[in-house]
Amino acid sequence: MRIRPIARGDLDGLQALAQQTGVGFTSLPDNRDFLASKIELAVSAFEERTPADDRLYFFVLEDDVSGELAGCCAIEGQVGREVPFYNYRLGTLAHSSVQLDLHRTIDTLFLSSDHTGDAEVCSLYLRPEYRRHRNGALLSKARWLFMAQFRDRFPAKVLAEMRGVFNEAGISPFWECLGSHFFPMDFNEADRLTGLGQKSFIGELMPKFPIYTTFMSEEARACIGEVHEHTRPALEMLKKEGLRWEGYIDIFDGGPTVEAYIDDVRAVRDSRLCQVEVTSQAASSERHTWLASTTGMPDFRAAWVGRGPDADGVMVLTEEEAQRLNVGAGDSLRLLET
Ligand SMILES: NC(=[NH2+])NCCC[C@H](N)C(=O)O
Repeated sequence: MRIRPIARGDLDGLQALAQQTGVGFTSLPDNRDFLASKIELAVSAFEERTPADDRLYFFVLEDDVSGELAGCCAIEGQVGREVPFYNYRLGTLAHSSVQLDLHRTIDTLFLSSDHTGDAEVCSLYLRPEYRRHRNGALLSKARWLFMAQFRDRFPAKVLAEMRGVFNEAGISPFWECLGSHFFPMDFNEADRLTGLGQKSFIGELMPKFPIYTTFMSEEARACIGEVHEHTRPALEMLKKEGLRWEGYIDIFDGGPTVEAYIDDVRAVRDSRLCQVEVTSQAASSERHTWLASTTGMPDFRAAWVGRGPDADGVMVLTEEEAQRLNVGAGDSLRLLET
């Protein structure tokens, strides 16, 4: 399996992924024209033809033997430049009366666009039949190697929005309690519109004043900063890289937004460049602990490799691995032990 930039020929494969993702997966609506324009945007970003505020680096995970697409992931260069990017910030208001000797704090939600200009890791999806052999980790971590390699293309901070809690009926209690009072549509429709980039309605219809969470239902309050159970492994992986929840949540489902300074992300800090050598017999470990990525942008590749660099700091690859990564002897690779 390997990661590569999405290409024009991937439209059918991408649409097949979009049809599988299901509810609450905002950024991949099953809309062929939209997906085609997403691919165009990504192709131009990888060819470095796009201004900094509109770069979408969209990757696919492919089976390098069958060519089948197993999943995707993306990095948004800067959010909120064209249309505002909204979150709620969970704040605390102290209510206190000296006369009555009463002191209490109340949680509040403030509409914010504090993340304007930050990068976002997003759109991670892996087809169920490929959820093995650390393919999910490959999708998630390859993005850090890309950011480390092209660090100057990215701002100081990165965030990730995690899918929030939905009950057995597929309903978001947070949405029912809050968003549904302001938007004359159901969650899926609102989510679909934002996924298509049609989000000016958020600014127009969203409540402008702080919200006291004491007025919300118990069930809705319990969703604040909590993830969908299927999203927990993805969240754990981001936390291990150093991303933290700083109190920002999704305005629709209450799911957490986690964030970090890019230079502090463990994989960005720890990855190293090595020279490549190719041999027909290299000892491989079946455990996927070393991740390798190439150093070019339009032809970027990332994959697990069977070992780390040798004592001289040289990365010895098997012919199969070299082919997968499209590198040869003397090329450089960025390596990360995970
Ligand atoms: N789950 C959602 N669709 N939430 C609405 C989009 C929120 C996102 N932060 C934005 O402003 O683009």
